[in-house]
Amino acid sequence: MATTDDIIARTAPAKLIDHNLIDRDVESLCDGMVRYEKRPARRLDGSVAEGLYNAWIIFNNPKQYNSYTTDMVKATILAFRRASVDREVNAVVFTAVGDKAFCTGGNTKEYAEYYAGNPQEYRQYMRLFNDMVSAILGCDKPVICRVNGMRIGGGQEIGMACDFSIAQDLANFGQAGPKHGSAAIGGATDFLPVMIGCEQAMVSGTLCEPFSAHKAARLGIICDLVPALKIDGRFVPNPTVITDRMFDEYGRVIHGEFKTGEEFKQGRALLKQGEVDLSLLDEKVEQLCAKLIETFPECMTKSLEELRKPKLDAWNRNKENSRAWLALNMMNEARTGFRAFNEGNKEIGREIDFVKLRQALAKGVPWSEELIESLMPGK
Ligand SMILES: CC(C)(COP(=O)(O)OP(=O)(O)OC[C@H]1O[C@@H](n2cnc3c(N)ncnc32)[C@H](O)[C@@H]1OP(=O)(O)O)[C@@H](O)C(=O)NCCC(=O)NCCSC(=O)C1=CCCCC1=O
Repeated sequence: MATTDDIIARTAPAKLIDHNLIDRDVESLCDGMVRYEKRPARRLDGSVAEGLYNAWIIFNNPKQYNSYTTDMVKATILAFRRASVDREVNAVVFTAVGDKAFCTGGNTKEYAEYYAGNPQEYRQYMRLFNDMVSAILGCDKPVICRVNGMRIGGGQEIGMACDFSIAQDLANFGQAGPKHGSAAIGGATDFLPVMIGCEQAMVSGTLCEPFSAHKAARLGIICDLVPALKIDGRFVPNPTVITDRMFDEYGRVIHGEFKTGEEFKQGRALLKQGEVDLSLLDEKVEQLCAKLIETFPECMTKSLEELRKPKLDAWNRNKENSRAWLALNMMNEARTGFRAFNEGNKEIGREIDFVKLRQALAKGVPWSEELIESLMPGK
C-alpha cells in the first residue's frame, strides 16, 4: 500500500502555475510599510507542520498609528491575493507592529493634504480601499485579525472584515467618521448591524465613542481577548475598564465599560506602572491557527464563504454607493474634518466647533474656502 508521501513524490506536478496577479514583493510596493511574512504553521501540540505556513500581513506605520496610505492599501490588496493563492498558506494573520495601534484608518495627513477638495482623486483611492475590504472578505484562507492595539475608523472596518478577531485587552474599538468629516461607510455601517445589532451599531457609528476590548467581546465584535498589561511580572486585566462586576446598583450591565472618576485615574496610573507584553496574544493566535489547520481545506473555504455572507451581502450592496458619496464628501465636510485633525494638535484641539458650523448652516451660509478656514482649530 503506497503511503501519502509516496503518492506526493510520484504525482506532484513538476511545475505549478502561479495565480498571483503580479510577481512583486509586497514590501516593494509601499517602502516596507506593509510586511508579508510566511511563518511556519504548527499543530496543537506545537510541532511544526512541515511545508505549511501562516501568512502574517503586518502594517508597519507606527508613528501614524498604523494608518494606511494609498500605497499601503495597494500592497494590502496584493498581500491578501498572495496569501489566498499560496498553496502552502493555512491561515492569514492580519496585524501591525507595536502594541499601541492595529490601525486608525485612512491616513489623515494624506487625506488632508492630497485628497481634500479632490473628489475625483478620492474616488480613485476608494476603488483601492473597496478592493482591500473585498480582498479580505474574498480570501480563500481564514483571516485572523490579531488586534495588537486600538482599532479605529477604517482600521475597525478592515478588522471587522476579517473572520476572527483576537485582541489584547488594552485595545479600543470604534469609529471616527462623523467627528472627522466622514461616515463609517467603508464597511462599519454594513458589518456592525449584522455583528452587534442595530442599536449598538448606531451608537458606535454615530457617536464615535470607543468600546473597550471587553465590551467589544461582550457585544460580539471580537471572539476572544487576552490581558497584555504586566504589573510586577503578573498579567492583570485592563485597569481602566470594569472587569470584576457585571451590573451596577440598578441592574444595568457595566462589565467592559470604562471606569470613571478616581477609579479611572487609579487605572491610568497602574497602566503607566506596568509593561505591555503581547505573548498571550500570540499564543492565542497561534492556537487558533493550529485549530484551523486540523480541517479539510476546501470545506473550510466553503464554510468561510457561507458564514461571510451576512457581512459580504451588505458590503456588496452598498460599497459602490459609499465610494461615490465619500468622493463627493471630500469637497466639504471631509475637507474640513481631516484638515482640522491634520492641522490641529493636543493644545488647540483636532476637531472643529461643530455648533459653530451648525449655526452657520442653519442660516443657509454656503460652503466656501473662507468658511472652512474659519472652522480650523485655534482660529
Ligand atoms: C483617537 C485616536 C485614534 C488616538 O488618539 P491619541 O491616543 O490621542 O493619539 P494621537 O496623539 O491622536 O495620535 C498619535 C499620532 O498618530 C497620528 N495619527 C493617529 N491616527 C492617524 C491617522 N488615521 N492618520 C495619520 N496619522 C494618525 C497622530 O497625528 C499623532 O501623530 P502626531 O505627529 O500628530 O503627534 C486619534 O489618533 C484619532 O482620532 N486618529 C484619527 C482617526 C481617523 O480619523 N481616521 C480616519 C477615519 S476615516 C477612515 O478611516 C475611512 C476609511 C475608508 C472609508 C472612508 C474613510 O473615511
